[in-house]
Amino acid sequence: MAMPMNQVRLRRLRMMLNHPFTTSFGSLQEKEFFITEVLDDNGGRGFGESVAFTSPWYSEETVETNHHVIKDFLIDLLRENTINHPDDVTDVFKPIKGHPMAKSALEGAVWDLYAKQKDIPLAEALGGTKQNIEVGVSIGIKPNKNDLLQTIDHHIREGYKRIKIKIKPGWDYEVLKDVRKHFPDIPIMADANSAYTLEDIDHLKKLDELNLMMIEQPLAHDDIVDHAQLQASLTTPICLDESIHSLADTRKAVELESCEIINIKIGRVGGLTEAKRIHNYCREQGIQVWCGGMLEAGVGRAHNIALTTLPQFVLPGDTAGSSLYWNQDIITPEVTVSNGMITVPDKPGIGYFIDDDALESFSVSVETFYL
Ligand SMILES: O=C(O)CCC(=O)C1=CC=C[C@@H](O)[C@@H]1C(=O)O
Ligand SMILES: [Mg+2]
Repeated sequence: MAMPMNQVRLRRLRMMLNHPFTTSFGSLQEKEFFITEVLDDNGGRGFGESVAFTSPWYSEETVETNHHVIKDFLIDLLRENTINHPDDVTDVFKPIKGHPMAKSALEGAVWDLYAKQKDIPLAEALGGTKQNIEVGVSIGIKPNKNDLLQTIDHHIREGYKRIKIKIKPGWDYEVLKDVRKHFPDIPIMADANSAYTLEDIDHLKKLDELNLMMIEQPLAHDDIVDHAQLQASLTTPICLDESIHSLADTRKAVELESCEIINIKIGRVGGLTEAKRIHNYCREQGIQVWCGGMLEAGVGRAHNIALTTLPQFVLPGDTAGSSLYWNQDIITPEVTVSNGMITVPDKPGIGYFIDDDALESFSVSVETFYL
């Protein structure tokens, strides 16, 4: 039976981060994104969140391309096709090449609406089983080592299950060595956001002495082949982030042995359905996965939590508490982390209420489209 849906609302939000977040490609202090809303005749509202940034420094997509693709193509496809189940959305969007973050923003809202129409949590609709999920924290590049050490200490005391440290040439081995000296036993990983090439192989090999859980995306954002060569030279597991946009990419990376671990980001892979497929394939292949983050507000955070309830998410993800990034979130209650764990909400859909006043106060524009 076709899922009842009659309207899409596209709301552009602007929110200030608590503190600047710095990676090998730059610094971010303000986030602009879309909250998508798919509505039905019975007052049902499903919510999704777009994760592209204003500049194409993480991937090709931006807030503007998300807007263009959602408004000019994806909503039409939703209108012209019958959706019986949220899994159908991925196929319906197939004629549009690329733009996974735009697709995911709308697909996520359909999933939330579906779960609410069925009166079940989104986690359950996805086939998730966990009632609590383990999470870590991602620390941006800091102005100095002392700052980094203090930040790590703070998050360890808060109970986060692992610490991810952003690295780049000049802020890598020496810094991580110092961190390891101060924290001999904590789970640490490094994320390079594509800052290296195969010419750095000898330098990267030095990281093997530091007992890191993994190195995330050391080489180019669109590479799978060179990572295989690097992985063969390292004992530290490589985790791919930027390079993985689909199940097909995942299969190639696993077959080439380009990595031992996959970071699944819902937006980067085009939505929850593709994320689930990647998860299932990795489960069959014995590849560990974890759920990455894109500095999401509450709706995106809630989607990440639901996905992480699937069984192969065996490593702590990047879904920190709302307060790490936001003074005020757009959901109630906000996401909280206790001893490195998030309790999965048991209410229907994403399981958190939307704070409509907060949504309104951060809104830059709202557009309505009829299906
Ligand atoms: O949302 C989070 O807490 C994770 C933050 C994070 O590490 C990242 C966010 C956005 C882009 C990247 O720099 C990055 C990542 O590569 O995982
Ligand atoms: Mg990353």
